[in-house]
Amino acid sequence: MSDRLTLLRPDDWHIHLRDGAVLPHTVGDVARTFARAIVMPNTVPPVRDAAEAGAYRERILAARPVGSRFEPLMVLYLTDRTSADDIRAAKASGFVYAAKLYPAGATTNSDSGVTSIDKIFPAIEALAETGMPLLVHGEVTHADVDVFDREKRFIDEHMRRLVDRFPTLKVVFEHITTADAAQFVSEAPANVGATITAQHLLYNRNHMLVGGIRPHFYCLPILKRNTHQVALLDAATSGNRKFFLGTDSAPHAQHAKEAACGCAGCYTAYAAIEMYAEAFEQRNALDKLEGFASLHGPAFYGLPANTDRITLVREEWTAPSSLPFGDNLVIPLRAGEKLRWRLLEENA
Ligand SMILES: NC(=O)N[C@@H](CC(=O)O)C(=O)O
Ligand SMILES: [Zn+2]
Ligand SMILES: [Zn+2]
Repeated sequence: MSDRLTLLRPDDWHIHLRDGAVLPHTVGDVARTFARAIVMPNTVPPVRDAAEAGAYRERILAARPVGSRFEPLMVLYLTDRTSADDIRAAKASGFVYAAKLYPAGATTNSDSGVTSIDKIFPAIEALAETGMPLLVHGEVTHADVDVFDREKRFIDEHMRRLVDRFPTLKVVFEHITTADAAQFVSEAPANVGATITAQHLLYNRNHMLVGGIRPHFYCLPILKRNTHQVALLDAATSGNRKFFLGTDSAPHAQHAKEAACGCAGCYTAYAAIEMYAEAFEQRNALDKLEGFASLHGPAFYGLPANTDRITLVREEWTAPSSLPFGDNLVIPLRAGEKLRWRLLEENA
């Protein structure tokens, strides 16, 4: 097997860059590898309309490393008050590419998310009309539903109904974590896709909980049991165009993760493609990585694939034990551990 892997430059279809003083760090990390990224809008305050998306986009562009052509693809945060006109104005802006449905209370900064999907049917209708995808954090939030069952319950209670009700709507089931979600997406029409993170391909809940509780493995939807990890690996390496790369790289300051009530989110942007390569290699499926990382996402969004390339070499290196994050530090996933693949910094 070759020790070199050249791919069309990938894009990240789900990332959290946050805002303010951390932007040079988060943007620098993503721009090293990825040409474009779908930028999640769950900032504080959230990105609710085209004007807010435009201002956030300018802050991201200003934080790019010198010479970088990284392109942030902006997303609207849906609230109970988002109107069809808000969606049309976002589309007309030219820089908003999708809208995100956070069930209120489901995850980090989702307090002003949607309390009932039926309330935003006009906005969803406008998404279908404009061809912009609806991105979904697919977990129910009822206190009585076990945290490990929340994704499956969302499929049964909402996802099926949503896909049936809006047959032309593009829907991305974000960061899927279960065999149930992989199967649902596989069987759904072609306008339904899914992103898969590196951590859900590489790990299961044992990695988070055996031998001690490891807060840097904690993200939402939470890591599931090994059988689900296997199903996600099957989906990602299947060559099926519905599945594509979305890191869900979601940094939180060290003190916010290593706490009595730690935040959800894994920071992977600094070495994401390297981690995906490791997962695909374990499956002898490196030949499927380019489709997953560089082709299926643009095709789903109706955008051209990138034309330049990146090269990975199989060469062990040690991940940093921490990274700068504004005035704080972020502890990345794999901190201090060996990674098997390294990105060649100059283009192939
Ligand atoms: N995935 C996470 O665990 N956290 C994300 C939110 C999200 O994507 O649900 C974050 O913004 O921190
Ligand atoms: Zn989410
Ligand atoms: Zn996310």
